[in-house]
Amino acid sequence: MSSEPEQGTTAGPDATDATPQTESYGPDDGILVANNLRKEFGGLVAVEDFSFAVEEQEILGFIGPNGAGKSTTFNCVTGFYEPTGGTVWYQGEEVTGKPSYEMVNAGLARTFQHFRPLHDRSVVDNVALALVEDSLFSFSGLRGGTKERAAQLCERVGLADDLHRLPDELPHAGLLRLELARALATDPTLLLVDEPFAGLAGSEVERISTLIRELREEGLTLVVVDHNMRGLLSLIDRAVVINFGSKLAEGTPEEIRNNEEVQRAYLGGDL
Ligand SMILES: Nc1ncnc2c1ncn2[C@@H]1O[C@H](COP(=O)(O)OP(=O)(O)OP(=O)(O)O)[C@@H](O)[C@H]1O
Repeated sequence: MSSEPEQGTTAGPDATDATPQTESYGPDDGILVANNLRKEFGGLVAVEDFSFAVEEQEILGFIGPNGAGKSTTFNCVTGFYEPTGGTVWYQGEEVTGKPSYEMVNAGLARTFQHFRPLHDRSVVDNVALALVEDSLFSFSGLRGGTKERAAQLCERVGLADDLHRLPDELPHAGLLRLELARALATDPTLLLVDEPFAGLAGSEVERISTLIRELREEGLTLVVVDHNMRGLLSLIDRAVVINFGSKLAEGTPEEIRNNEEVQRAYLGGDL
């Protein structure tokens, strides 16, 4: 918590009450902090007065039903959208509205729900191109060291046997692993993972969860976004639940599971 809260009652990131009051966060409350975030699209308020903090080396679940505002929030903190209001801090520095390439350089990487590999390049080349600073000028001249590092990253995510396959030859879980390797190639401190479990079989959910846990053990902080709680609550340390663009609840998986407001928001859904 900041020593001088900006407004309202303070609950702060340490609060375990699963039904938060109005909160105010400051730059030192976590590795990534958003305070009173707001995003409007024309007349539509997609995110309103939304505050949260990500603690170093935790796996935070970012949960909410379809249309709740998860992607919009995600896009506001990774520099894809400029917030209409509020403040974002990363590693203590204010980064509100900074473009995505600056956020990547600062150590904040993300995966995309819809994979976007280069379809005519091999798995290892896709990762190598994410390693080099300006891929456009490096297409024809990948150097040995780059390839070697790319191969290591492929191995790290479980693609050691797929280095020379084309992305389209990979199963869905393989494409997710490739997406993770491309994000890791930017050497992040914090990785936001967008809907990793969508389209995965139960056994794959477990294997990807293991990989995410291992990445955390190696020092990474992770935020995992999903509307579906299947698999997620057993992976994460803590969750923030968003609904109608505002925070609905925050707490441990157990607190989230037992929270009546969350249950209502997911009525008929998959809690
Ligand atoms: N670029 C945009 N222009 C206009 N409205 C948008 C835009 N992006 C999102 N919205 C609206 O903002 C609200 C929040 O959408 P958002 O995509 O952030 O939700 P979400 O929680 O990520 O949903 P999902 O789980 O379906 O991906 C929705 O009402 C959506 O229609």
